[in-house]
Amino acid sequence: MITFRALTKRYGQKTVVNGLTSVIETGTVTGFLGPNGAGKSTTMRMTVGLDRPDSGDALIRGKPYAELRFPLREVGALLDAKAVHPGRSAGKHLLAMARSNGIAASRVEEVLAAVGLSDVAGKRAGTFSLGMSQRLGIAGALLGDPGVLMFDEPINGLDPDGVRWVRQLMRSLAAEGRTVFVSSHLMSEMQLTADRLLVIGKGSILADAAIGDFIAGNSNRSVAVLVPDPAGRAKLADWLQGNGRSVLTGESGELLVDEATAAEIGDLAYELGVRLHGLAERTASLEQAYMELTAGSVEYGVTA
Ligand SMILES: Nc1ncnc2c1ncn2[C@@H]1O[C@H](COP(=O)(O)OP(=O)(O)OP(=O)(O)O)[C@@H](O)[C@H]1O
Repeated sequence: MITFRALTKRYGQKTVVNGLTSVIETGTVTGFLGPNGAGKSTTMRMTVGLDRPDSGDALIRGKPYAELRFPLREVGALLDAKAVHPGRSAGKHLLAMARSNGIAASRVEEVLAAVGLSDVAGKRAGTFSLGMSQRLGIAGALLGDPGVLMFDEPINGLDPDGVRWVRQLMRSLAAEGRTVFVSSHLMSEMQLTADRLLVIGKGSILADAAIGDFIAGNSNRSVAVLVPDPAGRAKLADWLQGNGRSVLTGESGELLVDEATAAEIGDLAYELGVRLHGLAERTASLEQAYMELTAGSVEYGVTA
């Protein structure tokens, strides 16, 4: 479990993390989302003692990071995949980490195998591609077999196979009862991986919810209705609009009815004698819901 209690960080005049309070639960994957510069990395860095909060705190299983005797055995983190001495081999890098945390040297081989880097254990980390560096970073996070894991953008630079591997890894770590806290900008991937979401914008919490609730709460339910004959289409649209409903025409000529269900529109069409060729509820994607929620919190967006 990770607990944030009014966690706050300022750089000069700017408050980059603003009174963050949340509990990141065990046995779940919690996606940490927010536009560029929202404060995600700063929050993660404070959690593992790399930045100091101005006020408030971040606790790992109830303790500040500084009080953990063998931190890597409590919390594993991948924050910056390139933050490895470039001249050191992957194996030596992990061995040094293991030694400083009272972790058996045999664990190095285990984690290298787990991330698929056994064959390049002797190669200098500086020669690694971004994807290989991410794998090495993940190996480092897993080294101490910790109950809490944090990953900042772990799928950056990974090939599709690697992306799927990370997804399965996160899910299995959570299934083992661990706390998995992961930031990403890839909404489609988060939709497949996360159970819960913590969304921040300009340092403040915008949402802290189960993913299903988040999508339902931040998007419109709509129904796409395909009516083959124009008169029928007009009849249905007129009736709906006359009853205060919002109806748009989609790209393929279908009617899009906001805040409706397929059953309701199907029954209505039957009553009006309108023939249908298609009736489908549009399930909103995480991306749509996220865009709706964060529209006002994008700091570095481009306006067309
Ligand atoms: N060492 C620092 N000195 C001054 N400002 C900083 C420092 N580190 C971060 N910031 C600022 O804090 C804000 C939050 O940055 P942070 O990297 O935490 O955001 P993020 O949500 O991780 O963004 P991204 O999605 O782009 O990685 C940004 O405005 C950034 O410029």
